[in-house]
Amino acid sequence: MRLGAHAETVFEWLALKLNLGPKPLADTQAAFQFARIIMAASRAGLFEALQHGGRTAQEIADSRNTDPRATGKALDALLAHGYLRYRNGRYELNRLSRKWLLADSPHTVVHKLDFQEIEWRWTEGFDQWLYDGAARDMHRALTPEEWRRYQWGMRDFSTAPATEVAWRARLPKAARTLLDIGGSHGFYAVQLCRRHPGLQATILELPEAIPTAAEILAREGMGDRVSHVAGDALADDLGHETYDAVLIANLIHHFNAEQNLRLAQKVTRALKPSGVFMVMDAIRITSPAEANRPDRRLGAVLDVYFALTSTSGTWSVEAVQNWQMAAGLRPSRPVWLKTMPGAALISAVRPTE
Ligand SMILES: C[S@@+](CC[C@H](N)C(=O)[O-])C[C@H]1O[C@@H](n2cnc3c(N)ncnc32)[C@H](O)[C@@H]1O
Repeated sequence: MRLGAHAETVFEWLALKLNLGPKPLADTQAAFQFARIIMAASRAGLFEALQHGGRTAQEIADSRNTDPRATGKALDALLAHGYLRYRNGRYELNRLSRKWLLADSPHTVVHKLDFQEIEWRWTEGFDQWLYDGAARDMHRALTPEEWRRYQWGMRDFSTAPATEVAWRARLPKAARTLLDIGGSHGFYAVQLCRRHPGLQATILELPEAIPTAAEILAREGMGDRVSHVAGDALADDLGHETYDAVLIANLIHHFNAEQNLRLAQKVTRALKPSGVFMVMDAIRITSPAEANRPDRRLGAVLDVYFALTSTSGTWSVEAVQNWQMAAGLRPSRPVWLKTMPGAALISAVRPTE
């Protein structure tokens, strides 16, 4: 996935090719200002105000208690970038905003946009981080309210990849038990259980996450097929030959190499013979020579982000497979996700002896 300026006309293409246009401004000024307009519009409920039909700027402002002039300007910016349409003097939702920007849409990212307001503040730390390289461990600093927004945000982030992972993961035949480490809202476990009717899942989560995570999970109506257990994957024993499958999605970027190796060893012990260990995450390059690979762009940005906000960063396929092999597992080919470009599912099987 390519971020930043993209040419729409031959002239724009030429200007970019000949380096005539200031790409750094498109990558910064336009990107961060528009990002904040979308987030503010979402938080103020401007999209929700259009759920039942078109409205004028004044009507939207009246219904959301916002300033009419400011609302009109924000709506025009959204219109200019394809987030709304305008007909018969009224702003309307289009396919894009109806799918992603209504809170009750199954594809909503409204809660993730809300959490991004917190992430926005964290990223202001990049300047200082470049000098001291010091990690600000987010999981230790969140308030209860921020934990709530974090868990809801992760839920929005997971809906599309969780469905794809459930379809493309290779679980042992007749798998009955799944451990989802750091599974939060449980959407990966839920989708895997829907795909494999005999499967029962346990989500291992930090205690602070569970109140909101359990509330989100309850909405899926999975009963006791998917349940939470409070713990710390780094500190706790995971059991012995208990699970047919173990998943860790979007968590290894919070752990350093030694922690990930020890975790792979504990997971191996917890797996039954023929059980599968599935790691899903955004993938980074192994060396700068690979930096132009399109499937590593997301991982490159997140590598910096997690080094700042957590204690580690993204990992390469090779690093993950090395931990899996060192723990005695047999890796299979990674599956690159279509719904989250730059992320892969890296599975490895525990041999039967
Ligand atoms: C980025 S979220 C990913 C959530 C989910 N797996 C997904 O992909 O949507 C990471 C989750 O791991 C949890 N977590 C962080 N450190 C953990 C640890 N040491 N043990 C268990 N869970 C942990 C966090 O509370 C958070 O919910």
